[in-house]
Amino acid sequence: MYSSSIFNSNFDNCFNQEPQRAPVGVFDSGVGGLTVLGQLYRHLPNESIIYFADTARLPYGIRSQAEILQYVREILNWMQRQSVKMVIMACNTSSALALEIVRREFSIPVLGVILPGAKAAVEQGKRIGVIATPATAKSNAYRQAILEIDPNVRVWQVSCPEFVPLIEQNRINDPYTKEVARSYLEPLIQQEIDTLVYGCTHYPHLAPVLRSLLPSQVRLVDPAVHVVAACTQELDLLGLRNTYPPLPTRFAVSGCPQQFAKSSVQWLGHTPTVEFVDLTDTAVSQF
Ligand SMILES: N[C@H](CCC(=O)O)C(=O)O
Repeated sequence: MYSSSIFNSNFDNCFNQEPQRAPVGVFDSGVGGLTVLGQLYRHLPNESIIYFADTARLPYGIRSQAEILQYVREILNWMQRQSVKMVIMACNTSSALALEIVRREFSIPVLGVILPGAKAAVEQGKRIGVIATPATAKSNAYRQAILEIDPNVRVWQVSCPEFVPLIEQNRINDPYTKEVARSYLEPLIQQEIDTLVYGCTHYPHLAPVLRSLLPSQVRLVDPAVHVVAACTQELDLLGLRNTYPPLPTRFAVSGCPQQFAKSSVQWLGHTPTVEFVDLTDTAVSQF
């Protein structure tokens, strides 16, 4: 527990009179961040939320650091224009490759998923497996964060390039997805891991498949749960927790709004209204 925030809340926006009413911004490349959104609905039901999915440039996990950094800067600039009070990077790839850099560039508090996930993993186990996108695995961000907290644990990371496209295509129950999952988990099961971290926010959508392949004693760590706990703590420390009824969640994408509405309905339980946003422009249109 921190007793004071790592952020300062002195940024200007149109909610200056009542800054707690400003929305929380959440972003991902696609439907992965909906796992974080679900936790926000559960634990911070009064917060208004703007969810942005960079679907035009998905998947992030095969991109370079320079590309991710450019995308994240564009998203944060847009979020700032929407007057958000805090941003959750509901994306491990962005958190691994861009978080530290953009935190120095933007005055809005920005939270990433890796540190909360690493802390939770170390509390749970000693033999920790991490499944992640190629870019997150290559960055070693989880390994470093975990070993910094406890140098005595063992960490194995597996890059899972096929998962995000399969999830975005809604092929969760496809037998092919289970075979791919089996091949990714096999080396971790051989190492007798006791804990598995979802190192990509898309992967909790595969929970039933992964659970069916893992030995029952392996604990699953979902960083979405823990980043929302960190968000709650930061909002409280900054005096920014909303106590008024929230506005309906705004969904925005850089790709096709209809496509996102269709693929997110199963996770949201309703068909959302989705805006198209051109990040290189300030124009916003709604369908
Ligand atoms: N869900 C994101 C991005 C995945 C992707 O677009 O490759 C992550 O946690 O890394």
